[in-house]
Amino acid sequence: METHITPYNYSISKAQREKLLGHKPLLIWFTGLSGSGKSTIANALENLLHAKGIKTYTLDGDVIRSGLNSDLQFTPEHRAENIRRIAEVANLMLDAGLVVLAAFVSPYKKDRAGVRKIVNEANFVEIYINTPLEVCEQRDVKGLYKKARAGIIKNMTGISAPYEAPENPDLEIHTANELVEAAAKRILHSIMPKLLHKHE
Ligand SMILES: Nc1ncnc2c1ncn2[C@@H]1O[C@H](COP(=O)(O)OS(=O)(=O)O)[C@@H](OP(=O)(O)O)[C@H]1O
Ligand SMILES: Nc1ncnc2c1ncn2[C@@H]1O[C@H](COP(=O)(O)OP(=O)(O)O)[C@@H](O)[C@H]1O
Repeated sequence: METHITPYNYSISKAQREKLLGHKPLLIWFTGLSGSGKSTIANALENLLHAKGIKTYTLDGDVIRSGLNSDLQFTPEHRAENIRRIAEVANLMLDAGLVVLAAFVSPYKKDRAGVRKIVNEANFVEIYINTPLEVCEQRDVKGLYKKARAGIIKNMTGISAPYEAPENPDLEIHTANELVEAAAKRILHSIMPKLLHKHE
């Protein structure tokens, strides 16, 4: 379909924005079950990055779902649209030069592959927060698992909807044996080279 859309050619380039900020942009994508530790670890990592003067922004499931994506539920189709919109928002933030942390259950491989495609492989790091369902359920931070077991919540990931684990994540965190701060430091260590310009 012909769209009649012709973007205006703005003169400040992505490279100029990067130079001004002093580091490269990156999307750090956290995937895992509800209660696995995505937000907790993303928060700890953002603190470490912030302390290094790196410009960050965190996109989090519950916030996005109560605003931008408040029209979406948890069916496979709606989750796909949720992740697609988030990837587009993240892509704009990358263009602005930020280091974006994204904490979403994102249970479907094809949706995560879609993110990688939208933002470009080179800007993307996938972190699998691998916490067994039993541990997440025991934590039950928001009481969702109890409601899912009682049938009050439908399509609950891990209970009545699938979670497709990444086969080849850039990093995997086992929160049952790794403390929050240690996990955040390990992620920081692995992403730092990606944030530096070649001459640094
Ligand atoms: N059915 C069902 N399944 C999974 N999660 C549920 C569900 N219903 C509500 N919630 C709450 O919504 C948060 C997950 O939203 P996401 O946008 O990350 O989900 S998804 O990526 O589209 O699958 C998730 O947040 P986190 O606990 O931070 O993961 C839950 O608080
Ligand atoms: N090593 C760990 N890493 C991350 N979270 C942990 C860890 N150990 C215990 N927790 C606890 O697990 C819960 C994870 O909740 P949260 O970060 O909201 O998960 P998610 O964002 O994946 O839903 C928090 O209460 C956190 O304190």
